[in-house]
Amino acid sequence: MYKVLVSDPISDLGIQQLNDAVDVIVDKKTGLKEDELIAIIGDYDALLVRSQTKVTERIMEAGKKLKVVGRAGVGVDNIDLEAATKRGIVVINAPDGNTIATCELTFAMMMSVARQIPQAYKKTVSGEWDRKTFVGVELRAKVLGIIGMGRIGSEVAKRAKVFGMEVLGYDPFLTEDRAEKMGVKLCTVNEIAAQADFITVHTPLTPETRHIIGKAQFNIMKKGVRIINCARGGIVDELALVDAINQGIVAGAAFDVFEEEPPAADHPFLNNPNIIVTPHLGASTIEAQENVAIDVSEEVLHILRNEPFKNAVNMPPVPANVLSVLQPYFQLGEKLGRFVGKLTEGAVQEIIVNYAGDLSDVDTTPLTRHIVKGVLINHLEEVNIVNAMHMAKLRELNIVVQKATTSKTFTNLVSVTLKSKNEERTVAGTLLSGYGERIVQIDQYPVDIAPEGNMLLISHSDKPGIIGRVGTLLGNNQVNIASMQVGRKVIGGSAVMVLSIDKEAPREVLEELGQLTDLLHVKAISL
Ligand SMILES: NC(=O)c1ccc[n+]([C@@H]2O[C@H](COP(=O)([O-])OP(=O)(O)OC[C@H]3O[C@@H](n4cnc5c(N)ncnc54)[C@H](O)[C@@H]3O)[C@@H](O)[C@H]2O)c1
Ligand SMILES: O=C(O)[C@H](O)COP(=O)(O)O
Repeated sequence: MYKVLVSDPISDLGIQQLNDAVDVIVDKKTGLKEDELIAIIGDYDALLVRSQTKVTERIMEAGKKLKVVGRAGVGVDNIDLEAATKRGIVVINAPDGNTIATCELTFAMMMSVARQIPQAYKKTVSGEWDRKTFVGVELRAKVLGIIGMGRIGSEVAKRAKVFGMEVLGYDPFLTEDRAEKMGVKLCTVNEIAAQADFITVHTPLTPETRHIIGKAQFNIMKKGVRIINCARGGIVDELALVDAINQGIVAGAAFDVFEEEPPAADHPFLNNPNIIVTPHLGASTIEAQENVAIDVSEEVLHILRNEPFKNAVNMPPVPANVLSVLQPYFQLGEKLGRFVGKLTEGAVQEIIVNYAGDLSDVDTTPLTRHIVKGVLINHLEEVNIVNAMHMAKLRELNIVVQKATTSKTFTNLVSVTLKSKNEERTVAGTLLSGYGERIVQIDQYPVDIAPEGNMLLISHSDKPGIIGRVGTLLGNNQVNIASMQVGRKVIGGSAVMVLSIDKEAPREVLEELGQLTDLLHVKAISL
């Protein structure tokens, strides 16, 4: 049974599938302090959060069973990603579900700041009928500058066009072509600062975007510009904004987010008549909350059940077309890694992976992760595909990936070589249509083995009688042989024998086997 802890207010309807799952128990405990969370997190396999819970290294350290942290929303700045990656905890988010909600709040904020709706409301309900103070501006024919043209920024642009605005955009990934298709003029941040009547930011908070709108930008802005931030506190320099308002450069600002949340009671935004604020409500619609909770629940279930998943924040995304090519090889790759890992004596210094055939056409990095995981899992229980590369790097393991467009004998061939101080061992495998996973080469010997169950790998001299002696010894010890493969390069040279056996061979039997004449080496491998 998997245990999932929901530590922020997340839509009940959205997490219905977790509640309904027969293999999952969901606990809801919101508003916990870090130490309270640390005290209970050890019981849970998954943690579901929004932006309130700060998922710190200490929490992850205490979460010994934790496999996944699910963020029901976009921003993961409340989660220590490095700590998660180190521990092999998958962090997933729900990047699509709240795009429209946040875009619509941005528009509501833009219109509110253009017409001073909150200020007018406040006066009206206090009994004052003030029609003179609240003369606003129209959006039509105004210039809107959008910094960050991702999901939300692009939706804002679409709506702004319908309102008759001229839209300028900046995003390091925005091409001339895409901008043109959206009817957006591609500009630099400073060009936007100098030309826009309204500026809205839709980037994550990164070292690069921190204060991307600061003193230098306010100094070149048109008088009367209005600033909106429904992304992250800190993208716009808060103090520089207040100065720019005091200097009459900025006519108004609308902020949903703050550098420090909640803001201190004396925060300069809270009593400024030209600044309107909301308490981080961008994603707070019924629809968005259901969407993000559904998305994140689905992914958490996949991860807990060891099924393929998308949206992992601490692993690079794999495009669907690449995934469809690689996915069938994930299990084989891991088995090859485990097999060759068990074979190799001495500390491994290098892993050489060779992809031949169709596989060489795509980015095979996700498959390499599975192979490296397989190699490491023989010794490191906590390794998984999230932290496999990190663990390898920590151990100064050199990973070399080679590709060949064709394989002599198979449509696809994955070959894994481990180099240790003492030796170099290779295992290669393929997926055979109708037969599934096969190991087709061990070192220089061609073989044909289904990589599963208990196996014995025996290196021996190619001499008459050996197979019989091995069979007799195993039979005498009640170890039943299910199948046997012998591979050799030349008659009378060295050879390899691979036996599938119905149960693990006891240690004494392995030792006895090792004593047989002409038998060079015995390895038990269970996959
Ligand atoms: N207020 C809220 O409740 C709320 C809700 C949802 C999202 N958000 C925040 O809004 C932001 C955007 O969300 P999204 O879903 O559109 O994300 P997204 O990833 O689709 O878009 C972000 C864009 O920012 C761009 N970017 C990164 N660095 C940049 C830079 N230096 N200059 C310009 N552009 C840069 C990226 O290229 C990307 O296109 C996120 O930070 C998210 O956390 C806030
Ligand atoms: O990054 C996000 O998705 C938004 O900031 C929403 O955060 P919330 O889930 O805490 O409302």
